[in-house]
Amino acid sequence: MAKGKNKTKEGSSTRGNHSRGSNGHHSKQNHKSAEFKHHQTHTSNKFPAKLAMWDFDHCDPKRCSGKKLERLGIITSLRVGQKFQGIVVSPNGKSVVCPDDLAIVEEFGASVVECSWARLDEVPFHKIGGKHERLLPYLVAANQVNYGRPWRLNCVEALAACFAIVGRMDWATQLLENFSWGLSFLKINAELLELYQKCTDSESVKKAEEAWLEKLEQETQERKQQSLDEDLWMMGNVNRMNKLGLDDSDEEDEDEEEEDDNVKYDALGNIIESEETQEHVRYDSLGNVIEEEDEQEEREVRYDSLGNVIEEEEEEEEEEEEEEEEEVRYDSLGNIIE
Ligand SMILES: C[S@@+](CC[C@H](N)C(=O)[O-])C[C@H]1O[C@@H](n2cnc3c(N)ncnc32)[C@H](O)[C@@H]1O
Repeated sequence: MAKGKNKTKEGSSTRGNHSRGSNGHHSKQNHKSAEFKHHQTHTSNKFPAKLAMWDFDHCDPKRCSGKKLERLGIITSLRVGQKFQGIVVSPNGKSVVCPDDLAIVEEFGASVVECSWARLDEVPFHKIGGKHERLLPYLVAANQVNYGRPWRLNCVEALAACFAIVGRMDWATQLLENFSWGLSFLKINAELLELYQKCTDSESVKKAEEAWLEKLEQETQERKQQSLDEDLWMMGNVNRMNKLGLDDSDEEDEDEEEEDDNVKYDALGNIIESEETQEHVRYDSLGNVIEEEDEQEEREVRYDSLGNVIEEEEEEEEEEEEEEEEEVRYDSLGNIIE
């Protein structure tokens, strides 16, 4: 697509009175009152960087951060078929946003795809995007819909993350200030963003992300081990109490233990309160839940009647011993045949 054509459409789509959403239909936003349009026209240059989005009208307009930016007049709507010259923060990206992207961001701005995470397969990615499509590295959402969930940022968080990583914290802050919860996104991801800002190209950001995830995994394992140790200690006590006939409320304890296992942590290792908490939840780079393979193994830990872990190896040895015993043979007088 010719550059000029892109430029004209990008420049006019939210400012004109007949703009359409990416799906080609008039969006609900375009039917707002004349007063709103007046407001939009006079605030469209308020943000120092160029912001754009393809809006597929999948989301509830009241909860949608892209639509809010549009209402504020600081983001431009693009149509399917239009490409964007700046950084396109998109699930279709192949490399991640990095500090080396600064020049592109400053000159051409950043864009996002306003759609539902659940309906990504309906987005015609081949008809949108641009030369500089990027994923975001591991960051945790602070918005009310996906709070605490890694990778699944909403549009304003994605744009702010892009600005923060390339070193434009001023733009990231300015953008997020439009949302009551906005600045908490920078707070909960502060340490990570600083790490990414120290990188150069996409690969170095990827390495920083991997190192962070390894650290996180290690901490999770340590917590698991610690809670296992505590559980064992508790079970020991329960058994002793049982012997003395003091307590037999095992069922209640089990329920409580199960609830404790559901704890999730944010990028800083803080406990996240969430309805969706699952045991040992892990995500791939698009925020999809990865099924645990080792769950089975964990469940196979067995305890003897005193609550001590039965080691698998010991069991095997015992089995071998049994086999040896079986192999002993006797003659007709009952003497062992050597
Ligand atoms: C799927 S939409 C959801 C928008 C949401 N309804 C809202 O209120 O903003 C979020 C968009 O932000 C960008 N985004 C968020 N997280 C991302 C990530 N980890 N990698 C790449 N792009 C991301 C993409 O453009 C994505 O399509």
